[in-house]
Amino acid sequence: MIDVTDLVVSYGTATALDHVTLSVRQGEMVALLGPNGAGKSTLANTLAGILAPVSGTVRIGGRLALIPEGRQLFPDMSVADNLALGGWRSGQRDPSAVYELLPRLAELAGRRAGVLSGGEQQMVAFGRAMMARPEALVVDELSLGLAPTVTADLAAHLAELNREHGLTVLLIEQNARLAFELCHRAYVLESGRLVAEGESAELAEDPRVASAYLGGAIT
Ligand SMILES: Nc1ncnc2c1ncn2[C@@H]1O[C@H](COP(=O)(O)OP(=O)(O)OP(=O)(O)O)[C@@H](O)[C@H]1O
Repeated sequence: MIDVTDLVVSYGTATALDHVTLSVRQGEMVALLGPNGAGKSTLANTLAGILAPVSGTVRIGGRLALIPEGRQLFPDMSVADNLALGGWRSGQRDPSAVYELLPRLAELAGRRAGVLSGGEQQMVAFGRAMMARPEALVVDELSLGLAPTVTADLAAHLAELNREHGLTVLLIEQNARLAFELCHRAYVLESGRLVAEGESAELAEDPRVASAYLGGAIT
């Protein structure tokens, strides 16, 4: 569903992604880990077509939606209007499927997005992405700034969409524990290069990954 080959993306003369190759098969949920500045958002934005590659190829096999880092809602618009923007390209105007998935959004529909809590805003960003009826979803830092219980709730929704509806997910995370719990497979990006990839269970036992992302070995 997502196929990235030898991808190079730069900001002016600064290379943010340096020959990155990765793939996510249809129905898979795969994690991308990496520290600040590794190039994770650059990859997300390139997959979403916001940034153009210098070289390499990006192939997307279906409709792709992005939950961008920091949510990127329109704070002065209502929740309902933010959701409607998500359906703009697909022509989807009816939010009822999204309200069914995330019932709290129906209660918040008339509220201004800017006054919501971080968790509620992330839920709106989630719902807005789902308005595009995506076959693939790129989630740029689901857990950023959220309480663990809120993150767990959103993660459960994501896992359900993957399991029940076959939604393909690329989960970009700094929280490796969450990523390994949710995803069968993961990639590790550092300074624009992939430095590790494999099954989550194996990566969690890799001493370099464990010390950099898990604060020591998983027991
Ligand atoms: N608009 C921009 N102009 C110039 N350089 C940029 C721009 N956006 C990102 N960069 C640089 O590109 C590199 C990768 O940034 P990116 O935001 O993709 O990293 P990230 O892994 O998402 O980091 P974080 O976890 O902190 O969000 C960094 O060195 C960053 O400073």
